[in-house]
Amino acid sequence: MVTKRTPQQLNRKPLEDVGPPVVEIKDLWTRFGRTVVHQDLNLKIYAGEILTIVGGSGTGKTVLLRQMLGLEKPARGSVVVFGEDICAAAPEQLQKMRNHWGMLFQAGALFSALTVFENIALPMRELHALPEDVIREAVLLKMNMVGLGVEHANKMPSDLSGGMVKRAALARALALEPQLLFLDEPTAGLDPDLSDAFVALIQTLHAELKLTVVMVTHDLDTMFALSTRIAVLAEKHVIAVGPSCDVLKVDHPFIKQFFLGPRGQRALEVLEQKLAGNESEN
Ligand SMILES: Nc1ncnc2c1ncn2[C@@H]1O[C@H](COP(=O)(O)OP(=O)(O)OP(=O)(O)O)[C@@H](O)[C@H]1O
Repeated sequence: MVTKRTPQQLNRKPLEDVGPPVVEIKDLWTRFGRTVVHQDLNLKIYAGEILTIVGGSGTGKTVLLRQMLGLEKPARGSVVVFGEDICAAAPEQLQKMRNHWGMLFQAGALFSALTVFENIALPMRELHALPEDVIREAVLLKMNMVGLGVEHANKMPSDLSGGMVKRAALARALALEPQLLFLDEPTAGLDPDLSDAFVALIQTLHAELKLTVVMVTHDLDTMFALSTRIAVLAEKHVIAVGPSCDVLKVDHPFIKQFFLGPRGQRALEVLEQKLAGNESEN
């Protein structure tokens, strides 16, 4: 049984004590034509964190996530993941490295022509190394892990609810037992109850599987509930990074407008109520 930890509890250990960063972005520049999206951007993500990247529309959150996955190359700078500079990695090496990362994308979460079972089995089949009975066991285990009953195994994605699609996509992201999980807007499109349930699932899996999670989200409830640290993108670089309580104190117009507006205040109040509830239960 996993005891849920609050972001504050996770933050008690100094980050340097957990070892070298899992992801280190150094002096990164991104350009599209004459438009500079990132300029001298630096960010370190440590083992066991749930680091959330936030920023205004068009500040380059998705591009940064794609650069961490090696799907796009920056104009300058480096992206080091598990000690390897992925900008300099050959395609075959990159493919091997990706087997240690899971990705849950907002769009295109599942292949519509494949059943739930086949979707989750796909990353394992692509290894061309696992016998069918091992794949079958592993798929059922992952389905169980994300709370998807075996009766859904042969369904097509179009027969699933939004929450079930997310769970199946998460099971696929976890298929190869990654140490690092990338989440792009994990709760987008879910109603508040399903969103809360999905957040709780990510919290449990993060603790159980000792994952490092990098997330992009616009949803402040999800961000406050899950993040051990937040990195704020503005002015083409990371203007603030740290636990949410520290970032909220930074005097910057974007931070004031984003976190301390009515939406941010509501999300904070909900989080504080939940934390107060957890403390009185313990
Ligand atoms: N392949 C591309 N070619 C040209 N411009 C691009 C490309 N990909 C992204 N951009 C531009 O880079 C900027 C950053 O895009 P990105 O999608 O990363 O922003 P974002 O912070 O994720 O925004 P949002 O919060 O609205 O999703 C945008 O101005 C976008 O138009």
